[in-house]
Amino acid sequence: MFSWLSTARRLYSVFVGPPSLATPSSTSPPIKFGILGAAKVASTGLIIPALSHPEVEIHAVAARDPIRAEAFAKKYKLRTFYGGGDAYQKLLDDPEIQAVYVALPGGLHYEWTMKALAANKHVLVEKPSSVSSEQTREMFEFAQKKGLVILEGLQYRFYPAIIRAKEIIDSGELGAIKSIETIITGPQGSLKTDDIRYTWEIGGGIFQDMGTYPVNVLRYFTSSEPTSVLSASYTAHPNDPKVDQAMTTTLAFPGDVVGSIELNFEIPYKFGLIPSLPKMDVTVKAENGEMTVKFFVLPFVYHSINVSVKDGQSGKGAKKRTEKVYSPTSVKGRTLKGEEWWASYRYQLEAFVDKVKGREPDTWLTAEESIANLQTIEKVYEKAGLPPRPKSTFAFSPITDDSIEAKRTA
Ligand SMILES: NC(=O)C1=CN([C@@H]2O[C@H](COP(=O)(O)OP(=O)(O)OC[C@H]3O[C@@H](n4cnc5c(N)ncnc54)[C@H](OP(=O)(O)O)[C@@H]3O)[C@@H](O)[C@H]2O)C=CC1
Ligand SMILES: O=C1OC[C@@H](O)[C@H](O)[C@H]1O
Repeated sequence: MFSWLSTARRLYSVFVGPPSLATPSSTSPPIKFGILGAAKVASTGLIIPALSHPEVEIHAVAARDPIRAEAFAKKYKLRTFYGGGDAYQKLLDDPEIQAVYVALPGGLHYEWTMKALAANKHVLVEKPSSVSSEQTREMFEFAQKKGLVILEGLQYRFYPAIIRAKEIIDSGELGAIKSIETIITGPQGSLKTDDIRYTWEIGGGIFQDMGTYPVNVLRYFTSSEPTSVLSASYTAHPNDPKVDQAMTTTLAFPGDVVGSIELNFEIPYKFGLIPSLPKMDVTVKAENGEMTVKFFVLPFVYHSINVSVKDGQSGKGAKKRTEKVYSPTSVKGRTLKGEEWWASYRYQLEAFVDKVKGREPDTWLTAEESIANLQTIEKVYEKAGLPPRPKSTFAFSPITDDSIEAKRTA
């Protein structure tokens, strides 16, 4: 197949719908999902992936505005909707629902994940898992206590190209890592000025939200935690001096490895006319060569893994190659489940369902992963001289979930 044809097919599958709808499994009953928030991310993040999963049904959505809830349910052909001030809790009280997708701003993730777990639902919570490493720890501890599955939606990690990039590093082909550079930028106007990512009360700050990815890729590729934050500087958003719209930071990792992050979705137009193309790249510089993964955050849209290995004989020249891994079959020497047209969100859903059904997923992210990611984000804010994002004030006792029951019946 021509590559432009498979690209078109993949993008259609990701943003419009899969080539064919799944037939519900006759042996394994579907997991019925409820979505908290009529959020933009919900269609690509869960609703479209669910169409090709034989064990998933999207049952309901809840939105604060009843008209919005109804319109969303109609648009995506969902059976049930809940609207109004108590809509989120009503969805959690729906006994038909077994799993909840928390598609809310980061500052609300703790409260609604805890309430969902208290209602005995498995939880797929969007990134960042919360705005506090301490509260994320509580979320995972509570899920474990309840015997429920919880996963932070760090979708890129489930994609074959990213697994392949890590395989290249781990193979030793590049030698010891010396530094890793990440750059995530987009043109001014990509995010509206009142975007959730720029709103302090609900966990705003571009580093708090989009910083999740570069922090994670540095930790993932080095297989280690930063030992210190060497530098961090930010540009404040005009809305609020505490909210960063851009962040530049360098982190020290064990073995004298330095990781850097440049994050900015407010790149001015060239000559006031031409928007810059979004960049989402990571470059690993190592003893024997280099590897750049282009567009690593959304690798299903497009990616390339550009590898350059020093010539062993002379040490002068370099052997270069480019890999593109849209197929799930060619990584880690084994066949991963998947299709060439799957987005990372579809792989993520596959893993989540496998976990709920008691099967071993191809890829999984642990509690430690989500907690450590936030610990790094917190340290970068501290180094930059910014306060931590406000923790959720939702009162929850990690010992007992009675506090939730008491709150609801009060
Ligand atoms: N994994 C990924 O690739 C992506 C992840 N995300 C993550 O998903 C989450 C949602 O992002 P996105 O869909 O872009 O955001 P949206 O602004 O589209 O949606 C946020 C939802 O939160 C609800 N909400 C509840 N309280 C508030 C409040 N005080 N202010 C604003 N919204 C509120 C709204 O629900 P209601 O309908 O009830 O009004 C709204 O639908 C974030 O955590 C983000 O980081 C986003 C994009 C991609
Ligand atoms: O998580 C995300 O990943 C992709 C981006 O386009 C989006 O804005 C962000 O929230």
